Amino acid sequence: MDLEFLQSMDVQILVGVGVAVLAILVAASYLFSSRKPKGCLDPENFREFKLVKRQQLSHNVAKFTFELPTPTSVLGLPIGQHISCRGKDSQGEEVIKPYTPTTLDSDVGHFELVIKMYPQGRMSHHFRELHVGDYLAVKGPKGRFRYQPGQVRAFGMIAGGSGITPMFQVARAILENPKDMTNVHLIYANVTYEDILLKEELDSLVANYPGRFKVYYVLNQPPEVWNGGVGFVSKEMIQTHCPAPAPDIKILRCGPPPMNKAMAGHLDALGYSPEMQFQF
Ligand SMILES: Cc1cc2nc3c(=O)[nH]c(=O)nc-3n(C[C@H](O)[C@H](O)[C@H](O)COP(=O)(O)OP(=O)(O)OC[C@H]3O[C@@H](n4cnc5c(N)ncnc54)[C@H](O)[C@@H]3O)c2cc1C
Repeated sequence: MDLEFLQSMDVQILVGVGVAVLAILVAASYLFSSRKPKGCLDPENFREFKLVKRQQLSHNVAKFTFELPTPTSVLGLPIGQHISCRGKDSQGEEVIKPYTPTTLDSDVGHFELVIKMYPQGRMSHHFRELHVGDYLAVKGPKGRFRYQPGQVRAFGMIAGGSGITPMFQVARAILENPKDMTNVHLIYANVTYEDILLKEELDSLVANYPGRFKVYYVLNQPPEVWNGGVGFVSKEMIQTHCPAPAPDIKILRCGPPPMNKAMAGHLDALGYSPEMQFQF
């Protein structure tokens, strides 16, 4: 073999190796960028998250912002699932309750909880006493609800008080996903106007997704000027504001136990089969 041939072989090998290395780098970077970031939750063990901001929204509601380990970390909570939070009641006894963050995994570096604190509530006491710099013990994900985009044609949602948080999470995930065309019809019940949680956020979803997201507010004690529903959520309200019974719809419920029971009765009476109903 002459020298010229050997030199041309070297160049060919070098080019080949270069192309192979480049291909590996491109594939690795594609895999890395398309891989979902690992979540920060552990289903078996409580993990501690630092409270970095506390914003009072009304006399008994506050928004708590917790830091994740890095600015790009995600909580890793599937849509429709919740977390268990552990705290101490006013007697120092351990208490564990479910909560649904109002943030999604598209909100990186932190997660938020909107908490309604009841005067006699055991976990409410823990949140009332939680200050910036303190840590909250959290375990999860938890829950039976699994959501796949486009799984149903439409969701009806019936929420009471703090039961709005799982609905808000699911509605946001649907509406912010350009590939998901599911319609969402929410009935949201409270005692007074001031009790309505996340009102600004809900109204801006209605404005941003006209025709896709509808909210009907119901109040027990409405203000003088009020164009929503009055009293408890009735069968007629459900008929008017939720999708009619069909195999490709689902009605989600989350509220205080007496409300959940009453709503299950209304839905059964209106012909919604058990498969068309879900209670968080
Ligand atoms: C899936 C899921 C997600 C949830 N997400 C959130 C959330 O994001 N934010 C949030 O604030 N809550 C949420 N909740 C409710 C939460 O789990 C607790 O039930 C709530 O914080 C009250 O707990 P507590 O220990 O303070 O009250 P408890 O000690 O259980 O109750 C004491 C008293 O408080 C009053 N009370 C308690 N709960 C209610 C209620 N729902 N309506 C009216 N009065 C009540 C009653 O008078 C009761 O006797 C969620 C519940 C579920 C099932």
